[in-house]
Amino acid sequence: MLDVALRHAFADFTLQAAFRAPPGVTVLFGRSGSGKTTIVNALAGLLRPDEGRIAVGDRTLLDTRRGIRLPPHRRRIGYIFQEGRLFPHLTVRQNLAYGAWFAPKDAPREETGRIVDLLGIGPLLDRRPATLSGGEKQRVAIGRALLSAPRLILADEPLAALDEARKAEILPYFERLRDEVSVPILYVSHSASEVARLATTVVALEAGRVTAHGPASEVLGDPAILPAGAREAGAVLTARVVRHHEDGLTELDANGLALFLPQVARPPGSAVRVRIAAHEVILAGERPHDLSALNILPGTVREMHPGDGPGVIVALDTAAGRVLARITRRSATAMGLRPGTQVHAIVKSVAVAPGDVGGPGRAGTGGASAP
Ligand SMILES: Nc1ncnc2c1ncn2[C@@H]1O[C@H](COP(=O)(O)OP(=O)(O)OP(=O)(O)O)[C@@H](O)[C@H]1O
Repeated sequence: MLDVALRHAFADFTLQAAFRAPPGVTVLFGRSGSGKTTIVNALAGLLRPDEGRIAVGDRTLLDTRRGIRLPPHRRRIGYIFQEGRLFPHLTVRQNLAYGAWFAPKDAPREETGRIVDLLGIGPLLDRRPATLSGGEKQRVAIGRALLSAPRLILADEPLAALDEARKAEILPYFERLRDEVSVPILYVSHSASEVARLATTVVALEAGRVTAHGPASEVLGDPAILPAGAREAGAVLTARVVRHHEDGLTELDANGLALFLPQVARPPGSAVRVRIAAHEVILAGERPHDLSALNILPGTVREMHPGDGPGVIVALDTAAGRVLARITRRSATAMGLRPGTQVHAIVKSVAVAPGDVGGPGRAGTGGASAP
Protein backbone atom coordinates (compact mmCIF):
# COMPACT_ATOMS: atom_id res chain seq x y z
CA MET A 1 0.00 0.00 0.00
CA LEU A 2 1.22 3.47 -0.91
CA ASP A 3 0.01 6.15 1.46
CA VAL A 4 0.47 9.81 0.54
CA ALA A 5 -0.79 12.98 2.25
CA LEU A 6 0.83 16.27 1.25
CA ARG A 7 0.32 19.98 1.68
CA HIS A 8 2.61 22.48 0.03
CA ALA A 9 2.14 26.09 -0.98
CA PHE A 10 3.99 27.81 -3.81
CA ALA A 11 3.34 31.52 -4.41
CA ASP A 12 0.37 30.89 -6.76
CA PHE A 13 -0.46 27.25 -6.23
CA THR A 14 -1.31 25.05 -3.30
CA LEU A 15 -1.13 21.31 -3.35
CA GLN A 16 -3.38 19.59 -0.85
CA ALA A 17 -3.70 15.98 -1.80
CA ALA A 18 -4.02 12.61 -0.14
CA PHE A 19 -4.51 9.15 -1.54
CA ARG A 20 -3.91 5.53 -0.72
CA ALA A 21 -3.11 3.04 -3.43
CA PRO A 22 -3.14 -0.77 -3.39
CA PRO A 23 -0.54 -2.78 -5.36
CA GLY A 24 -0.53 -2.36 -9.12
CA VAL A 25 -0.34 0.80 -11.19
CA THR A 26 -1.64 4.01 -9.66
CA VAL A 27 -2.05 6.64 -12.34
CA LEU A 28 -1.82 10.29 -11.34
CA PHE A 29 -4.02 11.82 -13.98
CA GLY A 30 -4.62 15.50 -14.58
CA ARG A 31 -4.11 18.43 -16.90
CA SER A 32 -0.93 20.40 -17.16
CA GLY A 33 -0.34 22.36 -13.96
CA SER A 34 -2.60 20.20 -11.78
CA GLY A 35 0.26 19.22 -9.47
CA LYS A 36 1.46 15.83 -10.74
CA THR A 37 5.14 16.72 -10.86
CA THR A 38 4.93 18.39 -7.46
CA ILE A 39 3.70 15.09 -5.98
CA VAL A 40 6.38 13.11 -7.81
CA ASN A 41 9.09 15.46 -6.56
CA ALA A 42 7.84 15.15 -2.99
CA LEU A 43 7.89 11.35 -3.28
CA ALA A 44 11.39 11.42 -4.73
CA GLY A 45 12.60 13.67 -1.92
CA LEU A 46 13.44 16.56 -4.29
CA LEU A 47 10.77 18.83 -2.78
CA ARG A 48 10.40 19.45 0.93
CA PRO A 49 6.63 19.78 1.45
CA ASP A 50 5.30 22.12 4.14
CA GLU A 51 3.49 19.21 5.70
CA GLY A 52 2.96 15.59 4.86
CA ARG A 53 3.38 11.89 5.21
CA ILE A 54 4.53 9.32 2.66
CA ALA A 55 4.70 5.62 3.40
CA VAL A 56 5.27 2.58 1.20
CA GLY A 57 4.07 -0.52 3.03
CA ASP A 58 5.41 -0.26 6.57
CA ARG A 59 8.28 2.04 5.57
CA THR A 60 7.83 5.76 6.25
CA LEU A 61 9.71 7.94 3.77
CA LEU A 62 8.44 11.23 5.13
CA ASP A 63 6.51 12.33 8.18
CA THR A 64 6.88 16.03 8.90
CA ARG A 65 5.16 15.72 12.30
CA ARG A 66 7.57 13.07 13.49
CA GLY A 67 10.57 14.75 11.86
CA ILE A 68 11.21 11.82 9.50
CA ARG A 69 12.61 12.70 6.10
CA LEU A 70 14.63 10.06 4.31
CA PRO A 71 17.12 11.57 1.84
CA PRO A 72 16.44 10.76 -1.84
CA HIS A 73 19.12 8.05 -2.11
CA ARG A 74 17.69 6.13 0.86
CA ARG A 75 14.10 6.06 -0.41
CA ARG A 76 14.76 3.15 -2.78
CA ILE A 77 12.66 4.51 -5.62
CA GLY A 78 13.16 3.29 -9.18
CA TYR A 79 12.69 6.00 -11.83
CA ILE A 80 11.49 5.70 -15.38
CA PHE A 81 11.66 9.02 -17.19
CA GLN A 82 10.42 10.19 -20.57
CA GLU A 83 13.79 9.63 -22.12
CA GLY A 84 15.60 6.48 -20.98
CA ARG A 85 18.63 8.29 -19.47
CA LEU A 86 20.87 5.25 -19.96
CA PHE A 87 24.65 5.56 -19.67
CA PRO A 88 25.84 5.86 -23.28
CA HIS A 89 29.30 4.35 -22.66
CA LEU A 90 27.91 1.20 -20.99
CA THR A 91 26.32 -1.80 -22.71
CA VAL A 92 22.74 -2.80 -21.92
CA ARG A 93 24.11 -5.52 -19.61
CA GLN A 94 26.25 -2.97 -17.75
CA ASN A 95 23.38 -0.49 -17.53
CA LEU A 96 21.25 -3.22 -15.92
CA ALA A 97 24.07 -4.17 -13.55
CA TYR A 98 24.33 -0.52 -12.53
CA GLY A 99 20.73 -0.66 -11.27
CA ALA A 100 21.43 -3.88 -9.35
CA TRP A 101 24.63 -2.39 -7.89
CA PHE A 102 22.58 0.20 -6.02
CA ALA A 103 20.29 -2.39 -4.45
CA PRO A 104 20.99 -2.85 -0.74
CA LYS A 105 22.61 -6.21 -0.12
CA ASP A 106 19.77 -7.47 2.08
CA ALA A 107 16.90 -6.15 -0.09
CA PRO A 108 14.62 -8.67 -1.81
CA ARG A 109 15.65 -8.53 -5.44
CA GLU A 110 14.32 -9.51 -8.74
CA GLU A 111 16.43 -11.99 -10.63
CA THR A 112 18.15 -10.40 -13.64
CA GLY A 113 17.21 -13.29 -15.98
CA ARG A 114 13.52 -12.98 -15.13
CA ILE A 115 13.49 -9.24 -15.76
CA VAL A 116 15.42 -9.64 -19.02
CA ASP A 117 12.81 -12.20 -20.17
CA LEU A 118 9.87 -10.11 -18.96
CA LEU A 119 11.08 -7.12 -20.98
CA GLY A 120 12.33 -9.11 -23.97
CA ILE A 121 15.78 -7.47 -23.88
CA GLY A 122 17.94 -10.64 -24.00
CA PRO A 123 19.06 -10.00 -27.61
CA LEU A 124 20.11 -6.44 -26.72
CA LEU A 125 22.44 -7.18 -23.80
CA ASP A 126 25.73 -6.49 -25.58
CA ARG A 127 24.57 -3.37 -27.44
CA ARG A 128 25.12 0.24 -26.44
CA PRO A 129 22.21 2.69 -26.05
CA ALA A 130 23.09 4.64 -29.22
CA THR A 131 22.22 1.55 -31.30
CA LEU A 132 18.78 1.01 -29.70
CA SER A 133 15.38 2.32 -30.79
CA GLY A 134 13.47 4.63 -28.45
CA GLY A 135 11.21 1.77 -27.38
CA GLU A 136 14.15 -0.58 -26.72
CA LYS A 137 15.91 2.07 -24.63
CA GLN A 138 12.78 2.51 -22.58
CA ARG A 139 12.54 -1.24 -21.92
CA VAL A 140 16.16 -1.25 -20.70
CA ALA A 141 15.41 1.75 -18.48
CA ILE A 142 12.47 -0.14 -16.97
CA GLY A 143 14.75 -3.13 -16.33
CA ARG A 144 17.40 -0.97 -14.70
CA ALA A 145 14.78 0.58 -12.41
CA LEU A 146 13.40 -2.84 -11.43
CA LEU A 147 16.83 -4.30 -10.70
CA SER A 148 17.64 -1.59 -8.16
CA ALA A 149 15.30 -3.45 -5.74
CA PRO A 150 12.94 -0.48 -5.47
CA ARG A 151 10.15 -0.15 -2.93
CA LEU A 152 8.27 1.98 -5.43
CA ILE A 153 8.62 2.79 -9.12
CA LEU A 154 7.94 6.32 -10.30
CA ALA A 155 7.19 6.49 -13.99
CA ASP A 156 6.85 10.15 -15.00
CA GLU A 157 5.12 10.33 -18.41
CA PRO A 158 7.35 7.47 -19.61
CA LEU A 159 5.74 7.30 -23.05
CA ALA A 160 5.41 11.02 -23.74
CA ALA A 161 8.50 11.19 -25.95
CA LEU A 162 7.56 8.16 -28.08
CA ASP A 163 5.52 8.07 -31.28
CA GLU A 164 2.28 6.07 -31.43
CA ALA A 165 3.96 2.91 -32.73
CA ARG A 166 6.59 2.94 -29.95
CA LYS A 167 3.90 3.63 -27.34
CA ALA A 168 2.01 0.58 -28.56
CA GLU A 169 5.24 -1.42 -28.22
CA ILE A 170 5.91 -0.36 -24.61
CA LEU A 171 2.39 -0.39 -23.12
CA PRO A 172 2.21 -4.21 -22.94
CA TYR A 173 5.44 -4.24 -20.91
CA PHE A 174 3.91 -1.89 -18.37
CA GLU A 175 0.91 -4.24 -18.25
CA ARG A 176 3.27 -7.12 -17.50
CA LEU A 177 4.95 -5.12 -14.74
CA ARG A 178 1.55 -4.39 -13.26
CA ASP A 179 0.49 -8.04 -13.39
CA GLU A 180 3.74 -9.88 -12.65
CA VAL A 181 5.91 -7.67 -10.43
CA SER A 182 4.86 -6.84 -6.90
CA VAL A 183 6.46 -3.37 -6.69
CA PRO A 184 3.84 -0.59 -6.64
CA ILE A 185 4.08 1.76 -9.61
CA LEU A 186 3.07 5.41 -9.55
CA TYR A 187 2.55 6.42 -13.16
CA VAL A 188 2.06 10.03 -14.24
CA SER A 189 0.06 10.63 -17.37
CA HIS A 190 -2.36 12.93 -19.06
CA SER A 191 -3.29 10.42 -21.72
CA ALA A 192 -6.78 8.99 -21.25
CA SER A 193 -5.97 5.85 -23.22
CA GLU A 194 -2.84 5.11 -21.14
CA VAL A 195 -4.92 5.52 -18.00
CA ALA A 196 -7.62 3.20 -19.34
CA ARG A 197 -5.06 0.56 -20.33
CA LEU A 198 -2.85 0.57 -17.26
CA ALA A 199 -4.47 1.96 -14.17
CA THR A 200 -5.38 -0.27 -11.29
CA THR A 201 -6.21 2.88 -9.38
CA VAL A 202 -6.80 6.36 -10.79
CA VAL A 203 -6.01 9.48 -8.79
CA ALA A 204 -7.53 12.43 -10.67
CA LEU A 205 -5.99 15.81 -9.86
CA GLU A 206 -7.27 19.27 -10.53
CA ALA A 207 -5.66 22.48 -9.30
CA GLY A 208 -3.67 20.67 -6.63
CA ARG A 209 -6.61 18.69 -5.22
CA VAL A 210 -7.65 15.08 -5.61
CA THR A 211 -11.04 15.23 -7.35
CA ALA A 212 -11.55 11.49 -7.64
CA HIS A 213 -9.82 8.36 -6.59
CA GLY A 214 -10.54 4.66 -6.93
CA PRO A 215 -10.56 1.69 -9.30
CA ALA A 216 -10.12 2.75 -12.93
CA SER A 217 -13.53 1.53 -14.11
CA GLU A 218 -15.32 3.59 -11.45
CA VAL A 219 -13.39 6.82 -11.89
CA LEU A 220 -13.39 6.72 -15.70
CA GLY A 221 -17.11 5.87 -15.79
CA ASP A 222 -18.10 8.91 -13.73
CA PRO A 223 -19.24 11.73 -16.06
CA ALA A 224 -18.61 14.35 -13.38
CA ILE A 225 -14.89 13.56 -13.33
CA LEU A 226 -13.17 14.39 -16.55
CA PRO A 227 -9.62 15.32 -15.63
CA ALA A 228 -8.53 15.34 -19.26
CA GLY A 229 -11.65 17.21 -20.42
CA ALA A 230 -14.87 16.05 -22.09
CA ARG A 231 -13.10 15.34 -25.38
CA GLU A 232 -11.08 12.57 -23.76
CA ALA A 233 -13.94 10.99 -21.81
CA GLY A 234 -14.36 7.25 -22.15
CA ALA A 235 -15.40 4.35 -19.97
CA VAL A 236 -13.68 1.00 -19.53
CA LEU A 237 -15.44 -2.36 -19.86
CA THR A 238 -14.11 -5.76 -18.93
CA ALA A 239 -14.75 -8.53 -21.44
CA ARG A 240 -13.59 -11.99 -22.46
CA VAL A 241 -12.35 -13.04 -25.88
CA VAL A 242 -14.81 -15.58 -27.37
CA ARG A 243 -13.42 -16.23 -30.86
CA HIS A 244 -11.58 -14.72 -33.79
CA HIS A 245 -13.65 -14.56 -36.96
CA GLU A 246 -12.25 -15.05 -40.45
CA ASP A 247 -13.23 -11.56 -41.55
CA GLY A 248 -10.73 -10.04 -39.06
CA LEU A 249 -13.14 -9.31 -36.22
CA THR A 250 -12.77 -10.61 -32.68
CA GLU A 251 -15.94 -11.47 -30.77
CA LEU A 252 -15.92 -10.60 -27.08
CA ASP A 253 -18.38 -11.30 -24.32
CA ALA A 254 -18.96 -8.46 -21.89
CA ASN A 255 -21.17 -9.98 -19.21
CA GLY A 256 -23.55 -11.51 -21.75
CA LEU A 257 -23.38 -8.71 -24.34
CA ALA A 258 -21.52 -9.45 -27.56
CA LEU A 259 -18.88 -6.96 -28.72
CA PHE A 260 -17.18 -7.17 -32.11
CA LEU A 261 -13.84 -5.39 -32.38
CA PRO A 262 -11.01 -5.30 -34.91
CA GLN A 263 -8.69 -8.22 -34.28
CA VAL A 264 -7.64 -8.43 -30.61
CA ALA A 265 -4.29 -10.20 -30.35
CA ARG A 266 -5.21 -12.41 -27.41
CA PRO A 267 -6.34 -16.03 -27.32
CA PRO A 268 -9.97 -17.07 -26.73
CA GLY A 269 -10.74 -17.18 -23.02
CA SER A 270 -8.48 -14.28 -22.07
CA ALA A 271 -9.86 -11.32 -20.18
CA VAL A 272 -9.36 -7.84 -21.63
CA ARG A 273 -10.30 -4.29 -20.77
CA VAL A 274 -11.73 -2.17 -23.53
CA ARG A 275 -11.89 1.62 -23.55
CA ILE A 276 -14.88 3.04 -25.38
CA ALA A 277 -14.41 6.73 -26.15
CA ALA A 278 -17.54 8.74 -25.33
CA HIS A 279 -17.48 10.63 -28.65
CA GLU A 280 -17.65 7.32 -30.56
CA VAL A 281 -20.95 6.30 -28.97
CA ILE A 282 -24.32 7.07 -30.60
CA LEU A 283 -27.58 6.71 -28.67
CA ALA A 284 -30.90 5.41 -30.01
CA GLY A 285 -34.25 5.02 -28.27
CA GLU A 286 -35.46 1.92 -30.12
CA ARG A 287 -33.13 -0.92 -30.96
CA PRO A 288 -32.00 -0.04 -34.49
CA HIS A 289 -32.27 -2.51 -37.36
CA ASP A 290 -30.41 -2.49 -40.67
CA LEU A 291 -27.46 -0.68 -39.13
CA SER A 292 -23.80 -1.05 -40.15
CA ALA A 293 -22.55 -0.69 -36.56
CA LEU A 294 -22.14 -4.11 -34.97
CA ASN A 295 -22.25 -3.26 -31.29
CA ILE A 296 -25.59 -2.38 -29.74
CA LEU A 297 -25.67 -2.23 -25.95
CA PRO A 298 -29.05 -1.71 -24.27
CA GLY A 299 -28.87 0.38 -21.12
CA THR A 300 -30.48 2.85 -18.78
CA VAL A 301 -29.46 6.51 -18.48
CA ARG A 302 -27.97 6.96 -15.03
CA GLU A 303 -26.62 10.53 -15.12
CA MET A 304 -26.24 13.44 -17.49
CA HIS A 305 -23.41 15.90 -17.22
CA PRO A 306 -23.62 19.04 -19.37
CA GLY A 307 -20.35 20.60 -20.49
CA ASP A 308 -19.56 24.26 -21.21
CA GLY A 309 -20.34 23.94 -24.92
CA PRO A 310 -23.16 22.24 -26.82
CA GLY A 311 -22.30 18.76 -25.54
CA VAL A 312 -23.52 16.59 -22.74
CA ILE A 313 -21.95 13.42 -21.37
CA VAL A 314 -24.57 10.74 -20.79
CA ALA A 315 -23.65 7.89 -18.44
CA LEU A 316 -25.49 4.62 -19.11
CA ASP A 317 -25.60 1.47 -17.08
CA THR A 318 -25.52 -1.56 -19.38
CA ALA A 319 -25.11 -5.26 -18.56
CA ALA A 320 -21.51 -4.87 -19.73
CA GLY A 321 -20.85 -1.99 -17.31
CA ARG A 322 -20.79 1.78 -17.41
CA VAL A 323 -20.72 3.38 -20.87
CA LEU A 324 -20.33 7.11 -21.54
CA ALA A 325 -21.75 8.83 -24.61
CA ARG A 326 -20.91 12.39 -25.65
CA ILE A 327 -23.82 13.82 -27.62
CA THR A 328 -25.27 17.29 -28.19
CA ARG A 329 -27.70 18.78 -25.72
CA ARG A 330 -30.02 19.28 -28.64
CA SER A 331 -30.15 15.52 -29.29
CA ALA A 332 -30.57 14.77 -25.59
CA THR A 333 -33.56 17.13 -25.46
CA ALA A 334 -35.05 15.78 -28.70
CA MET A 335 -34.79 12.23 -27.34
CA GLY A 336 -36.24 13.26 -23.99
CA LEU A 337 -33.27 11.74 -22.14
CA ARG A 338 -33.29 11.81 -18.37
CA PRO A 339 -32.12 9.44 -15.65
CA GLY A 340 -34.09 6.21 -16.04
CA THR A 341 -34.64 6.47 -19.83
CA GLN A 342 -34.02 3.18 -21.66
CA VAL A 343 -31.67 3.62 -24.62
CA HIS A 344 -29.30 1.70 -26.87
CA ALA A 345 -25.62 2.62 -27.12
CA ILE A 346 -24.21 2.02 -30.58
CA VAL A 347 -20.47 1.60 -31.11
CA LYS A 348 -18.80 1.02 -34.46
CA SER A 349 -16.28 -1.80 -34.25
CA VAL A 350 -13.56 0.21 -35.92
CA ALA A 351 -14.06 3.04 -33.42
CA VAL A 352 -12.18 0.96 -30.84
CA ALA A 353 -8.47 1.24 -31.66
CA PRO A 354 -6.03 -1.59 -30.82
CA GLY A 355 -4.44 0.72 -28.21
CA ASP A 356 -7.78 0.84 -26.39
CA VAL A 357 -7.74 -2.88 -25.64
CA GLY A 358 -5.42 -4.29 -23.00
CA GLY A 359 -4.90 -6.89 -20.29
CA PRO A 360 -7.34 -6.90 -17.39
CA GLY A 361 -5.02 -6.05 -14.49
CA ARG A 362 -5.93 -6.45 -10.88
CA ALA A 363 -8.96 -4.86 -9.29
CA GLY A 364 -7.99 -2.09 -6.91
CA THR A 365 -9.59 -0.26 -4.06
CA GLY A 366 -8.59 2.57 -1.81
CA GLY A 367 -9.85 5.76 -0.24
CA ALA A 368 -9.00 9.42 -0.62
CA SER A 369 -9.35 12.40 1.60
CA ALA A 370 -7.78 15.78 2.24
CA PRO A 371 -4.95 15.64 4.77
N1 LIG B 1 9.18 25.78 -7.65
C1 LIG B 1 7.98 26.30 -7.91
N2 LIG B 1 7.70 27.58 -7.56
C2 LIG B 1 6.49 28.13 -7.78
N3 LIG B 1 5.47 27.48 -8.39
C3 LIG B 1 5.69 26.22 -8.78
C4 LIG B 1 6.94 25.56 -8.57
N4 LIG B 1 6.86 24.31 -9.07
C5 LIG B 1 5.61 24.20 -9.58
N5 LIG B 1 4.91 25.32 -9.40
C6 LIG B 1 3.51 25.56 -9.81
O1 LIG B 1 2.70 24.51 -9.28
C7 LIG B 1 1.69 24.14 -10.21
C8 LIG B 1 1.70 22.64 -10.44
O2 LIG B 1 2.86 22.29 -11.18
P1 LIG B 1 3.22 20.79 -11.55
O3 LIG B 1 4.53 20.83 -12.29
O4 LIG B 1 3.16 19.94 -10.34
O5 LIG B 1 2.05 20.38 -12.55
P2 LIG B 1 1.89 19.09 -13.48
O6 LIG B 1 0.53 18.56 -13.24
O7 LIG B 1 3.03 18.19 -13.27
O8 LIG B 1 1.95 19.73 -14.94
P3 LIG B 1 2.58 19.12 -16.33
O9 LIG B 1 1.62 18.07 -16.78
O10 LIG B 1 2.56 20.33 -17.22
O11 LIG B 1 3.96 18.62 -16.03
C9 LIG B 1 1.91 24.99 -11.45
O12 LIG B 1 1.02 26.07 -11.40
C10 LIG B 1 3.34 25.47 -11.31
O13 LIG B 1 3.51 26.72 -11.92
